[in-house]
Amino acid sequence: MTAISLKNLDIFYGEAHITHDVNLEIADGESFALVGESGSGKSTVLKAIAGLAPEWTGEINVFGKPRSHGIDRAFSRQCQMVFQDPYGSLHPRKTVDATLGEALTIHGIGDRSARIEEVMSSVGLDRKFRFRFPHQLSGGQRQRVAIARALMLKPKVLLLDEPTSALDVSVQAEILNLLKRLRQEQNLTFLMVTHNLPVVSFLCDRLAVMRQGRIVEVADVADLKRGDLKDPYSRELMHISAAHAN
Ligand SMILES: Nc1ncnc2c1ncn2[C@@H]1O[C@H](COP(=O)(O)OP(=O)(O)OP(=O)(O)O)[C@@H](O)[C@H]1O
Repeated sequence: MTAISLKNLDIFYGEAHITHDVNLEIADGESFALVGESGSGKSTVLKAIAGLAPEWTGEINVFGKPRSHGIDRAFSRQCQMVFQDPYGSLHPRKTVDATLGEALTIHGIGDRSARIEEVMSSVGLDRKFRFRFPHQLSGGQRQRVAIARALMLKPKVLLLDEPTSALDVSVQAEILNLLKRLRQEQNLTFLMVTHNLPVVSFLCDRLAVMRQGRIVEVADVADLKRGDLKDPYSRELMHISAAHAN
């Protein structure tokens, strides 16, 4: 079954035309990466799916249901976003408990306490952190809270915008392992933006390369691992990544 389907997606910020004719089909349970140069529109695609970039034309479907242009509660139960910078994305004056409980209140879901503790445990956060504020947590713990917040409503799809790039290298691996485990345990579909091709190899099944608002290539991660991307720009990205690794 198709989890995310984007058809002829053009996204705008006012006069600025950011993406052009983006078409993607992502299967249920698949982990899919968007890579490409800075400013190519990768995060904007995630934002449009999440409802944070409402000016678009084309179609956005998640599990066969089309997304409307405004706030769409039924849609947000299925599909949640995790941002790059956990410090910026968490409210500084809200405890972990308040942050995780918010979506339950909005959606009228009961069993608050049990659900918060269950999700904290699933992301590897000890319950002693439940009434702490973001500044009382490490970067990795904050990103676990951000991931927990995204999981509160039991979504099927996570939109991950550079989920590890704001973290120390040692912590990045922990969060990547966590995401890998959560995907298996909860049969999640990932659509992830990253600059980091080794992260794509570790966590993803396929990737799309974006340039100047367009998809220039869709490939299997096996092709990336073999150095077998076809488009000249994709190949340039691979070479830059390999040069940084050495
Ligand atoms: N809120 C906004 N209003 C106007 N323009 C924006 C807004 N957000 C992003 N843009 C512009 O949209 C374009 C695409 O930005 P986007 O963040 O999607 O790129 P990206 O590929 O994710 O880049 P990066 O890898 O640097 O995060 C850029 O030219 C950016 O300046």
